Amino acid sequence: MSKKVDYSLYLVTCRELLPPDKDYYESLEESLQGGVTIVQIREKTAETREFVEIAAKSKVICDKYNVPLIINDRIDVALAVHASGVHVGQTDMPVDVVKRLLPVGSIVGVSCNNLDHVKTAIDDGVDYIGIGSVWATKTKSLTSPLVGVRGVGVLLDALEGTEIKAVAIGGIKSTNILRTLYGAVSQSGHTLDGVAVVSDIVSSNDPQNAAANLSGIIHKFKAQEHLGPAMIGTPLTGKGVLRQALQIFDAIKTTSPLVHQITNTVVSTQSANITLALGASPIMATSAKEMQDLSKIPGALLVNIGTLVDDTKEGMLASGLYANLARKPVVLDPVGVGASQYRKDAIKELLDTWQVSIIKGNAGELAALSGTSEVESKGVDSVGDGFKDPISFVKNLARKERCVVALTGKVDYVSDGNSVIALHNGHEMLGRITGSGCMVGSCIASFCAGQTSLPHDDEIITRGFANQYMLYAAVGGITVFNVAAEVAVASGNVRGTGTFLPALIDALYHLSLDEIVLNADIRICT
Ligand SMILES: Nc1ncnc2c1ncn2[C@@H]1O[C@H](COP(=O)(O)OP(=O)(O)OP(=O)(O)O)[C@@H](O)[C@H]1O
Ligand SMILES: Cc1ncsc1CCO
Repeated sequence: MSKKVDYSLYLVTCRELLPPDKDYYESLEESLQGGVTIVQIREKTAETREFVEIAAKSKVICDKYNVPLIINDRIDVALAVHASGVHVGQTDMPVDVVKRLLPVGSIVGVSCNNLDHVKTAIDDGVDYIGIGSVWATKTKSLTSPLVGVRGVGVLLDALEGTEIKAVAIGGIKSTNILRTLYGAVSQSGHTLDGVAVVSDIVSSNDPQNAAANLSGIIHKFKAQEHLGPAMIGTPLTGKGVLRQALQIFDAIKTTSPLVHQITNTVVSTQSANITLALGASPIMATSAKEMQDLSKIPGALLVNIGTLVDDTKEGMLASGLYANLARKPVVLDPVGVGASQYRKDAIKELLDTWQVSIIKGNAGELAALSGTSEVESKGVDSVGDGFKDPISFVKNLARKERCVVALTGKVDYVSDGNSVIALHNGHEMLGRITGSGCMVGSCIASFCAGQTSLPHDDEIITRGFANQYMLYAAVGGITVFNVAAEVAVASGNVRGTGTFLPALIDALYHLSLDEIVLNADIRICT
């Protein structure tokens, strides 16, 4: 039977991390006042007598706030102070022995780093598992590989159908807690019961405030969890989606939002120009050192890995984190991800670090990103006719990554994990110039920025970077770009691929609402 325990903000103590002059007990009490819901005492070097003393005094403080106290590793200490339970690692005392030694009803938790650990924990009947390390951390020297935010979701899958609770642990702080909560999800939508935090609380001079801040984020997330991946109440219609896209198009023209783009060196100028043609304002900046400042102004961020190098990757990692914190949409274009292990690793790192709002790519890129070999790539291009069932593919990928997915090609498919929309505009000339996919990314990011400038109700603002309006932004960005391509060719000014690019930019620059309404071909699939 599962015990009623609130795992949401799980504090793991570490006296070595206290700020100078901060008393350990004072820090513990303040963190409880801030909203810590369960405490684990971890003492790796203390002598037994000192450990018992610390645990006993901590127990008195935790009891005052009706918060359970867990002891790391030491069953004898837990018994000595009547703690609520014990947490063990993979090389500590086996769970069946722990359970035999502790009083009935005690909480038993175990650290898990991989699927085998989780399966064993289920067989052993633990109360909860601590999944980690999720992020790189200075608190513990890592002996096992990082699980990563998305890796946590895979382990949560294994808990499906059990009563076992799960907390994530390892390097979780106010800067990455949103990504941790949002990105750690099983295929069926099972999320974490809590997050374990060490340094963000313990090393703070104001642990009450640090805990309250984390607790606020967790509660907001839990309150919205039931809303699921999509929230569009009324069934979608092609006309309804177009109306939303046109509203955003108009907002771009009137507000000219700033769109921060970290893109590849092949397309940088044409991407900046297509952004301007649409009415938005581009800034192409790559250094990690300026990402915090930059996150304050733009309406959206585009990250395109077309010509990735290590320095730019650092900028990408930082920019996405800051954009998440500022609740600004993030669009990811995994250009050529199937071409090399370097790109695959980089995409994994980016997706483990921040919450993306929209992933956009051609069939080869999205196949590589999702780990299927159904569609192959040649460098940055997709090979063959694409997916047999693109509708299911985009829907499943959107669910897995908890974002909107846009699959480009002759027909484009966009999904938020609930609905799928097929876009039938475009021209085959787009496949003959370089960077048409990259320019679509700029258009989508501009639409994301445009949509954030529209008035929204509170709920949508709090969901911020991953709300249903991203679906409209993706549809809008692709549609205006593709209609512009049709208009450009129809203008008679295109003599080949060389004249196509400027004609395309011209057509987008002059594109009217009427032209979009007349030409847009938006079809709802599901
Ligand atoms: N044969 C086609 N007919 C109509 N539109 C097309 C065609 N091929 C591509 N497009 C359009 O071109 C845009 C780019 O899609 P594509 O899948 O070619 O991107 P990509 O392969 O990532 O491009 P790149 O690598 O050159 O940046 C999309 O808006 C898509 O709808
Ligand atoms: C050709 C090319 N190579 C790296 S990025 C890029 C632009 C189109 O994706």
